[in-house]
Amino acid sequence: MLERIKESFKESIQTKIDASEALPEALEKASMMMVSCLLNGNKILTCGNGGSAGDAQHFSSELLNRFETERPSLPAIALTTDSSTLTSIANDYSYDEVFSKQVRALGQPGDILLAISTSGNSNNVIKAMEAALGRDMTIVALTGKDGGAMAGFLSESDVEVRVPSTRTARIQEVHLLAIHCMCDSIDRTLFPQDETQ
Ligand SMILES: O=C(CO)[C@@H](O)[C@H](O)[C@H](O)[C@H](O)COP(=O)(O)O
Ligand SMILES: [Zn+2]
Repeated sequence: MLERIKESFKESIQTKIDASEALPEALEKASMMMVSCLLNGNKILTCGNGGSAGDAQHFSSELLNRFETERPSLPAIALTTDSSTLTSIANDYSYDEVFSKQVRALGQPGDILLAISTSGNSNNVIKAMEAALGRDMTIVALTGKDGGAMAGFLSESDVEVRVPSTRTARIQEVHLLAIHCMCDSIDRTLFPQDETQ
């Protein structure tokens, strides 16, 4: 098992090396979209399933609380946390609707949906994207593999950050780094500090 553990570390490192070539431009575009959104008084809604639900909550908490520097709270809402809302929508309608119904209630024109899915094929995330487009929102998609069906819902005004891997765990490990890169870019742009920090 020791060799398998070492192999996981090597595979994760290589995936990050590959991603460091493929993703910076998309991450810069996503970050600047988020900066504009926040400067306009809009907010960021986030969603995903399983480990990606954790990532959705990780991102929203770092905006609402803070990332690494002292700065005002920033508006973000994870659509993955309200168990009463999630269970009632799943029970009364369908699990496919658990995020989209919330987007239709909370989303405003100019808001951003951060849609997270390693396969790009989770139906409830896809339906959330459809609902976001219907609310005149823009989309930042964190995906992997071949981007799945999500890739087909994105226009020029949206951005997809697609991790170059087919393994869910490795994709998620890069999604977390992507989230931290976006938080850093947002903070450095909205609240410039001297570069020594
Ligand atoms: O975290 C893991 C695997 O590492 C799982 O919980 C994973 O998030 C779940 O299988 C999700 O349902 C996968 O959904 P998605 O990433 O394909 O949208
Ligand atoms: Zn996981």
